[in-house]
Amino acid sequence: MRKNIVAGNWKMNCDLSMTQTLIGDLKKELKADYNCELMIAPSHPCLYPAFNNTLDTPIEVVAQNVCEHEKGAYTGEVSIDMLQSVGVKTVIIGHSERRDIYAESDELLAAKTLAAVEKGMRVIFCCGEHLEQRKAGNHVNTVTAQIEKGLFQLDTSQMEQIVIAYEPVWAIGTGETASPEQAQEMHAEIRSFIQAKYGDMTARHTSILYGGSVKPSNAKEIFAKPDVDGGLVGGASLDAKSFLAIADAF
Ligand SMILES: O=C(CO)COP(=O)(O)O
Repeated sequence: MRKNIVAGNWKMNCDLSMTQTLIGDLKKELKADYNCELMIAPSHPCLYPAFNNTLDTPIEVVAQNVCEHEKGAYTGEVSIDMLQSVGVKTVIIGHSERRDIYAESDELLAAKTLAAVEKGMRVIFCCGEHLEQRKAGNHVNTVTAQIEKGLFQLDTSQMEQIVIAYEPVWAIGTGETASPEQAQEMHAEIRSFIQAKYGDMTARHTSILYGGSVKPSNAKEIFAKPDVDGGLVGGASLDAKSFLAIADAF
């Protein structure tokens, strides 16, 4: 069956010393067992030290972004091979901050996803609607279109490398969380959309995470919904105790 995952997206918040301190705090607080996979996504310069510092833990270090090209004259970019060379096996693609602030298009995200999957990476593919789209009743169409454009080039076996993160943009960093019912509604829509394209087995095996102001106080209720398989956590992942309290919600 599909995996439960709690992933911390640290965004652009931690330099090397903060990265090592936060990992140290996580190690102090870690229990022997969690009913979910644990991931953290530090910034690119900190991936390798973070990877080394978590080797003795169940925490997986994942990247926040990657280039769609293999190598060459792409100043400032980081390739899939480079991520893999420092131990990274999973990458977040299509976060709304990449879509909105850096104008990453559906086509670009599809290219990144395909390139990463072809190199054997696991991808946490993000999708989510803006408030106006929800108010206009277009939230489901918006999200399924993002999934269709970003993922539906993949074949069934490649889909095994995909985790989906539904992050309504209006709930990111705002303190406003989608209600457990709103999250469940969208996750069920996403799963049935995948089912229509790839069949029952793939739909049942795809983990769908919720992101947007997940906190220790709301995680249990959200994760209790049948189609919510974990969380992609921003702000609350920057504190070891609150991140692990969220993981404990499973
Ligand atoms: O964007 C997010 C995770 O990728 C969510 O961020 P917050 O948890 O800070 O709302």
